[in-house]
Amino acid sequence: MNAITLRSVTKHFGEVRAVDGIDLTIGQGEVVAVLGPNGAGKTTTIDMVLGLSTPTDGDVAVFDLHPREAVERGLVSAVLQSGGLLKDMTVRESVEYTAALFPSARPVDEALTAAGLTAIADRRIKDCSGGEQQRTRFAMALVPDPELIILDEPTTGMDVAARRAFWQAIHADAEQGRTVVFATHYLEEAETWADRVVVVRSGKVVADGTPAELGAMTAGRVVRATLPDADPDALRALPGVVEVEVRGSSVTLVSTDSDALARHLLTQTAARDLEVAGRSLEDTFVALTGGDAETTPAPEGLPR
Ligand SMILES: Nc1ncnc2c1ncn2[C@@H]1O[C@H](COP(=O)(O)OP(=O)(O)OP(=O)(O)O)[C@@H](O)[C@H]1O
Repeated sequence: MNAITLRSVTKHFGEVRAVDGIDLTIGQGEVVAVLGPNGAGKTTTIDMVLGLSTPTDGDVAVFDLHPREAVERGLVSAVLQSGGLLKDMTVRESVEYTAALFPSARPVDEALTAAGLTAIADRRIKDCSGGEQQRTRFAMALVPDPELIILDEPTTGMDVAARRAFWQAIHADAEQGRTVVFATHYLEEAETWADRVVVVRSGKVVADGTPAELGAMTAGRVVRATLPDADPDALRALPGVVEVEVRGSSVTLVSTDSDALARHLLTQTAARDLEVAGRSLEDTFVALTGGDAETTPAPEGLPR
């Protein structure tokens, strides 16, 4: 059974085709990023999966059920960007308040621990940072012990440290087998935390794969070298070169024949410090969507 099945789903708002024929299945236990520029249709799709709106056409099923039924059975929880918190309650009271709504709620302390909130459980919401408030929403989402958690741009506005703390909590929890689907603008977030990235643009899925597979979709490899006084036109004529960037003595080339290019640079020119790398998810994203994504902040080398 899939966690989510979308079949030929469309959602129109008058003339606007917010979702324009999406076919997508997400299996249980997957951690999936839905990446796309503003207005791509991410929130509209998530709303349909949560049963908050219905498709104009097509079918949405969550664990083979109507989305609303899946939500009512506690199979699905959402972490949305705003709302849902009362500023005078403490973190613990907020989670307890949610637990009171579910007949077989998970122990509140367990949810607080999973969201990394034990140390600040008695802090009032109004005194919590944005990241702490988001982790409180995450703890509340964990209360029914759902099979699937959906997060809509959950870290918008958080600084790098808060973002990392948030994703570490989500990731540790997902390792227990929970399915996680999150919408994001942040490429590094998709690349670091998702097993699979679904790129949407103008209401359609334009790419779907692991971050490495998506990087490999964009032709060529990147060759970087130090080469003083480089002439961009001369570089453009070298083997397989399709892109050239010269910054001072630092040269970055994209080539469809990186071996031949590397050989040429090292034997026929003064190039040194040569590096050859595959293309990144960012390169594919730029090629597919025109680059309208946030590439900062970039907390590189995050532990997983
Ligand atoms: N209720 C609505 N009425 C009219 N148009 C809408 C409505 N909701 C969304 N849209 C339009 O549908 C398109 C998709 O919006 P959506 O919010 O799903 O995109 P998104 O990918 O989540 O964008 P963002 O990253 O900016 O949150 C946009 O053009 C938006 O203006």
